[in-house]
Amino acid sequence: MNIFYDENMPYAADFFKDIGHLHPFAGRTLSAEAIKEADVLLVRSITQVNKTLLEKNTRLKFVGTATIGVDHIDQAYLQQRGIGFSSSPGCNAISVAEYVLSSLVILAERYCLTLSEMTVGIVGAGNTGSRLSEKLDALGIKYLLCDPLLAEQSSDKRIFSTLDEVLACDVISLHVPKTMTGEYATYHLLDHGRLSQLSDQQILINACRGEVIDNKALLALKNSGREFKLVLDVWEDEPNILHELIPFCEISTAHIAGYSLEGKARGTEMLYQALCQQLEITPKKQLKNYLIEANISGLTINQPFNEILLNQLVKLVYDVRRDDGIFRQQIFSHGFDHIRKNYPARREFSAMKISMTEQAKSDVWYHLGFNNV
Ligand SMILES: NC(=O)C1=CN([C@@H]2O[C@H](COP(=O)(O)OP(=O)(O)OC[C@H]3O[C@@H](n4cnc5c(N)ncnc54)[C@H](O)[C@@H]3O)[C@@H](O)[C@H]2O)C=CC1
Ligand SMILES: O=C(O)C(=O)[C@H](O)COP(=O)(O)O
Repeated sequence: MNIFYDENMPYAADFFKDIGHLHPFAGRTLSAEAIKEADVLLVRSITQVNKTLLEKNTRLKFVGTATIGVDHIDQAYLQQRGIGFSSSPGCNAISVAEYVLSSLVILAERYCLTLSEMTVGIVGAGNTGSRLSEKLDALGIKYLLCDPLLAEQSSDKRIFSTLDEVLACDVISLHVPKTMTGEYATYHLLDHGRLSQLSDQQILINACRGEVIDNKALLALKNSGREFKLVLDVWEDEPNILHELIPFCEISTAHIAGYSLEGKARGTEMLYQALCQQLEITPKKQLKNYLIEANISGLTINQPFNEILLNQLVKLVYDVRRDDGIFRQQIFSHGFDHIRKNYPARREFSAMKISMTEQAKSDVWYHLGFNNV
C-alpha cells in the first residue's frame, strides 16, 4: 500500500511505517502525476484535493487532512468516487486558543489594559471558540458567543448572542470555517460595512481563514486612518497576501496559530486512527509515546494568581511576538510558505508542569491548561 503524506506532518513516519510504503511530498506543489500510485493521501490545508488532483489515480481509497478546516477538500467528489475521507476536528484548537491568549497578553501589556475588565466576542463557538472560552472562563474574562448554527440546536445550552452584539465587544476573535454558500456563509463576513463600525479601541483577531475578512476593505479603512487593533494570522489568497496590511497589524503571523507541536501531531494521530478504522486494523500507536519533552518543562509559582504572573507564564511557553518578528523579517525575503515550513518548535501550556507554594495555590493555571504537579 502506498501512503503519500505531506512532509509537514510530525511523526507521520512513526505512525504509518507499518501500514505501507511511505512517500512524503511538498503540499503546495503536489501534482496529479506524482500521486498516480497512491492508495492513501494525507494532506494539510495547502493542498487542494479535487478532480484535477485525483483524476489520474484510479486506486485511491482514503484521503485524510491533518487539519480542522476542510475548505481545501472537494468532499462531494470524494464521495462520488467512493474514497474514504477524514479530517482532524479539534486537533489544533488548543493551539489556536493559546495563540489568541498570547496575543491578548501582549496587547494588554502594550496598551496597559486589564484583561479581566475586557469583554471578548467569539464568532464561531465550535472547537477553537470553545477552547478559547474555557481559558477566558478560567481567567474570569467575560465573553459573548455568536454561532447561529449551534444556537439553532436545542442540545447546546450555552447562551448565544447576535453578530452585532459580538462585534461590539472590546476584543473580537474569529473562529468560523470558510464557507461560500448558505444562510450563514462566512466569506467576507466582516465586509466594509461591518469593519467600518469598529471603534479605534477594539481589537480584531483573525486566526480562522483569511477570506472571512474582506482584506481590501480592511486595508482601505486602515489607510483612511482607522485605528482598531489588528491581529492577523490568516490572510486572503495565501500565500499571495496583501502585504500592505502588515504595517497596520499589531501582530502578524503566517497562518501558524494552530502550529503547536501537539496541535500538528494530534492531527497525524487522528488520521492514523481514521485510517486504521477504514482498513479494519487495531490502532497500536499513541502520540504520547512519541511526543518529546519541552525545553523547559517545570517551574514553581510563589505568588497568588495575578495578571503580571499570567503575562510571564504565557510568554514563557508561547510568546507570539517571536512569530510576528519572524514574519516581518522574512515575509519579503523568504515568503509565506517558507516561514510555515520552517516553523520553530512551539509547545502548548500542557507541556509545562507547575507546582505552587502554599500561598500561591490556585486552580486558574490548571483550568488554563497548564499541567499541575
Ligand atoms: N489559523 C490556524 O492555524 C487554524 C485555523 N482554523 C480555522 O478555524 C476554523 C474553526 O475551527 P473550529 O472551531 O475547530 O471548527 P468547528 O467546526 O469546530 O467550529 C466552527 C464553528 O463555526 C460555526 N459557524 C459557522 N458559520 C458561522 C457563522 N456565519 N457565524 C458564526 N458561527 C459560525 C459553526 O456552527 C461551528 O460551531 C476552521 O474551520 C479553520 O478554518 C483551525 C485551526 C487552525
Ligand atoms: O487546521 C486547520 O484548519 C489549519 O488552519 C491548520 O493549522 C493549517 O495548517 P496547514 O495544514 O496549512 O499546515
